[in-house]
Amino acid sequence: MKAIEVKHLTFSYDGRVNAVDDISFTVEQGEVFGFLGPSGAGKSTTIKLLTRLLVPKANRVFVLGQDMAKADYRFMRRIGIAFENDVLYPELTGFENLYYHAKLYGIGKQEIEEVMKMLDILDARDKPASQYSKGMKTRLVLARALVTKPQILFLDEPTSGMDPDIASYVRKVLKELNKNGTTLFVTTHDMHEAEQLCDRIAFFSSGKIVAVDTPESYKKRYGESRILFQVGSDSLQIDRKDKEELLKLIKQDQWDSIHSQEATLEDIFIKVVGRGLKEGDEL
Ligand SMILES: Nc1ncnc2c1ncn2[C@@H]1O[C@H](COP(=O)(O)OP(=O)(O)OP(=O)(O)O)[C@@H](O)[C@H]1O
Repeated sequence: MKAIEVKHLTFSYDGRVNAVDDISFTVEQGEVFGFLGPSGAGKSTTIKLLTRLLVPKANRVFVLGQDMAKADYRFMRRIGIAFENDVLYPELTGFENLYYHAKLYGIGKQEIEEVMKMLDILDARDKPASQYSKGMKTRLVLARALVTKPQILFLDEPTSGMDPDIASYVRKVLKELNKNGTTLFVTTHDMHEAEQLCDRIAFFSSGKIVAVDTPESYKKRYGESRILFQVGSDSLQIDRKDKEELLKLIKQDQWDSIHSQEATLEDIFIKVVGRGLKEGDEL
């Protein structure tokens, strides 16, 4: 059974422009599958469609074999959803925010505390959510998604707004969960996040999947490595394959240092998709 199966999924908010435009893909159980794309590409809309927060016109989404159009609350326990700008009750403490969700599923205090500990927010257990920093709020939303011990986690920009140390801690937690069998579906506009977390990455732009592959395979297929010669404050980049030019420059012996430069996932995204990952990054 596939973890996720999507067939020709399309969605429009206004009936004119498709925010998600005829996408099809499958995610295997135990996989970390990422959607990498710029702001406005339709990543959040896709997650909402996968988790039935938005309902597509036709039944095109299957999660763990379940037709999502017919999923009831018992099934929803098997999936966890964490959105970037998810709603928390600001007046309630972190613990209470989790408690009201967990209670729906008969989950007790101990399990809530375990998940708060795992995400390093147990010390803030009794603070109102309004007093949490942005990174702590994101972890609280993640804790709420995890409290039912879901088989699949849907994560929209999971480390957005976190400082780098906390982001790397959260990625470690997510990897650990995945090692123990949880399938992850992640959206991000951060190529490092995609590369560090994902087994396969879909390049996503203007509502469409442009390519799907593993990070290694993208690099093998599209990455050109270059050699950088530094001469004082100037630098010169040469294609690694241009052996003749490389040898000539080395022999001229006028360089201060030589570095090899691998193509980044963002370089490859630009090459394949025709635009970058940041706003206004059109080619
Ligand atoms: N509730 C809504 N009503 C109308 N249009 C919307 C709504 N939500 C999103 N859109 C539009 O749908 C498109 C896709 O938006 P979406 O939020 O899915 O993109 P995204 O890739 O998640 O971007 P971001 O990373 O900025 O959240 C955008 O053009 C957006 O303006």
